[in-house]
Amino acid sequence: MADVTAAERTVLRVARPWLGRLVGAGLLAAGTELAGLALMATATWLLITAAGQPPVAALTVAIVAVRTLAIARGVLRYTERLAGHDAVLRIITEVRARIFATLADRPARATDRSGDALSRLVSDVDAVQDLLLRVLVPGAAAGLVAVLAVAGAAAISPPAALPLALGLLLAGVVLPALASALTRRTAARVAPLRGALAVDAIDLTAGAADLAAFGATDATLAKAAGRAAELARLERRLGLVGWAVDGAGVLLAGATAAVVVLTALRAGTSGTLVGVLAVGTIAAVESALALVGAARQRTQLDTALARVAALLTDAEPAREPAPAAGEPGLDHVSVTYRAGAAPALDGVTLRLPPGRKVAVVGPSGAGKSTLLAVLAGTVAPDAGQVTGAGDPHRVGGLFADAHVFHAPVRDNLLLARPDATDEELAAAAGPAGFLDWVHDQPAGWDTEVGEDGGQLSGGQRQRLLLARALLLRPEVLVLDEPTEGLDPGAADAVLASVVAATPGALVLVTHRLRGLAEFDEILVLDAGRVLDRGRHTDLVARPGWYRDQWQTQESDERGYLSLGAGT
Ligand SMILES: Nc1ncnc2c1ncn2[C@@H]1O[C@H](COP(=O)(O)OP(=O)(O)OP(=O)(O)O)[C@@H](O)[C@H]1O
Repeated sequence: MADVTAAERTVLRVARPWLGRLVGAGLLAAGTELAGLALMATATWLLITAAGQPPVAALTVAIVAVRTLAIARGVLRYTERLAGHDAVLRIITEVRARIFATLADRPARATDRSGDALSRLVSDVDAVQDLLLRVLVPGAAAGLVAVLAVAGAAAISPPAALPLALGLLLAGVVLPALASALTRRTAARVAPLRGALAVDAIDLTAGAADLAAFGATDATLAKAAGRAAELARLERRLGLVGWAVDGAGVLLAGATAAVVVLTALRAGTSGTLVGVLAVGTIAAVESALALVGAARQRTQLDTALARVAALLTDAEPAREPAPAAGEPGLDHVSVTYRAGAAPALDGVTLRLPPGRKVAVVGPSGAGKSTLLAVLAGTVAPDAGQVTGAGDPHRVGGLFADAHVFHAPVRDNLLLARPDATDEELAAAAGPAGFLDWVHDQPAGWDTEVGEDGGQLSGGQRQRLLLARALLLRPEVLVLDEPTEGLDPGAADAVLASVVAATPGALVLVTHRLRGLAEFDEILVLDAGRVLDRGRHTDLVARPGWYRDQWQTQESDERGYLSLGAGT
């Protein structure tokens, strides 16, 4: 068969996760054909031998073989259909989802008339099913059966294998190529014509009243009828070529069998085995002729597949660049906490060059804390690469379960940088909004904070933890909800000063979407996947979780402020 086309390659790329199942179906199909071939050959041997009336015992093995092969053929055919359809239905589900995503996302184009789009979703996607089930699987099976049939013939009569190989070559390669050459041009016109006819049907029904009002009904109907007639003419032509090629196939099977029989007889092969060869040859050539059907089908699929592929190419998500060598970050990282559970992170890529400010947002349970844990090295990924993890001076900061020690403020802070001077402590506590409180305490830096900061208010405790994270000054500062527990005004001020005081990269996990306008990138996570990513202005401009959440938070905040103003 001809080379794989670009459209077929695109479809096969989508099908890749299920290729194992397809190969299984191909092997089962080959098994079915072989069982059929062996059944014919054994039954022939049995009939010819039985005609000589030998003792029944001499036939027992063949009788059992015939029964077994007959049953095996049915079972194999059934499992092949099951396996093939199982794989293909999974693949076309993915194809449909991707096409739907493309059609739903992109601005409507003039060519995206709804009838045409519908036709694509239905009949063009069926082309993917046909490519896999009627071309790929039987094609591969027929190739395998042909090779084994020639080997079998060679075992019975070596000289007879040559004409059989030649017949199979004609049936499986030459005839299919001829069939597709004869039908390609006609087939290419069929799919667009069907699309146009679907659009006509929509226009004629949805626009019936307007067509009548402008007196255009007859002309539009005539145009549609013209297209329908043209479609019928093309399909008739395809049918005629099909019948001619099928006839040639039958002739070829007979001719090959005749040459094989003559060759075997001339080589002195026994009469019984010559009979086996004759019937086996016909069965093998017929099985190779499946490739004619496959090739014809393939040419009919060309146009439809190209249209599907165009939408699939659109749908392929832009590949996020992986972090540069040595640069901290994630490269297609996935994490699953428990076997069988949905992944908490699913193929997340994140680059963190110096100075980059990234926010991670998303609904509860989306995987935000897991992302930070992987970056910090406390959770190992199941797949993908993490750089910089495990060294708090490369990636460190404030994590969800941070602890405050029963010790003075100073000791709690020095945990991050044991040799820090009081000036450095102040430089970290300032942006965290903690410095004023320290200065107000009689014991200053030596103020005791109690067990897990029990003598601090929730807000002060949070500011202490944030100051400790800032003192660390890692290459990538990670902050999990650093302003949790602060009132909205304080939260905004603290976030702004923290961002200003962070020269390196920053990864901020937050529920609050205010103050992210300056961030280089915002990752919207949901169920472990990056749902969307971009700057604040991009994300609020397009429909989605981020915009909805932003609008809700803004109106809540306005309510909060007006309540405050009223009191
Ligand atoms: N240690 C763990 N063991 C098992 N499952 C976990 C663990 N940590 C998190 N998960 C699960 O992983 C998923 C992601 O959780 P994660 O805490 O990363 O989400 P999140 O976006 O930070 O949520 P939130 O905003 O509520 O803090 C959730 O389904 C959660 O139940």
